[in-house]
Amino acid sequence: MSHHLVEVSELVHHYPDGTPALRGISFRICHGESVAVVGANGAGKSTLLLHLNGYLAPTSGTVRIGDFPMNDETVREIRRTVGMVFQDPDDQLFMPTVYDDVAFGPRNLGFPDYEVERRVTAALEKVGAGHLKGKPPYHLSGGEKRRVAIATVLSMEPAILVMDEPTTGLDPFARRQLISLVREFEHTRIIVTHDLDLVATLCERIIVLKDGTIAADGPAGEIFRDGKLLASCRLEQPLSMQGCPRCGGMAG
Ligand SMILES: Nc1ncnc2c1ncn2[C@@H]1O[C@H](COP(=O)(O)OP(=O)(O)OP(=O)(O)O)[C@@H](O)[C@H]1O
Repeated sequence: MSHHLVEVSELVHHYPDGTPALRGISFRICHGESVAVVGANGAGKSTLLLHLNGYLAPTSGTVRIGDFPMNDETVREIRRTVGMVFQDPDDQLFMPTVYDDVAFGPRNLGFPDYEVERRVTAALEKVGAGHLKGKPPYHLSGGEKRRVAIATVLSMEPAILVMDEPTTGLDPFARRQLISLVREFEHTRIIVTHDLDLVATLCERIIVLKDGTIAADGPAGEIFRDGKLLASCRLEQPLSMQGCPRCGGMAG
């Protein structure tokens, strides 16, 4: 299953105004891993994600998805493999109805109508948004938009699911629904988030970014126990691991 591998080598990205957002990042993610990318505001998380499906091109260094090195010839193929859920759902929703938005990707790939319908129905059901399919996306609430944006990616049946701040704006029920959806996704998952409780629930590995470099990359439990590392990267333990201020016991 080599097409599920993500390999980033010496990745450097300078924005056109000269901002050095990534300063030489290397890691490898294998099929089936669930990896969180965390770090303070401005650490370079979104910039990194945008390289994984070729929305940004490296200033230097390489990105490889499975058998393909990312370049102008491979980027279309790679985008079929890497499903990217953006931070802002409005970046993903632009058709007159929810159904059309979720159908957009499969239609673009040339699937027949019955297959498009199967994928749309399955994706909307997974995010609990089947009842919204006839609605215009601009009439949805923020949390509904987020769920539909996730469905637009699931309908492509990607091998690698990449999510930028997926829980923003979700109510507790929708958050739980998202957690079980990500758990059920049997391939590779890469999640950028400030929601460290989500990380503790979903990810066995954490990559910590700091000022465009990797400050740590390892098992989530180890990283969450390293108070010095967390403080130096402006992070905190998940609430579920913090002692109760009154009794000293663990929350939950
Ligand atoms: N289009 C851009 N032009 C210039 N600089 C940018 C641009 N986008 C991001 N940056 C800068 O690049 C650096 C990394 O930004 P990035 O958005 O990747 O950080 P982040 O870790 O995702 O932050 P946050 O947690 O706030 O979303 C920051 O210094 C930011 O100001």
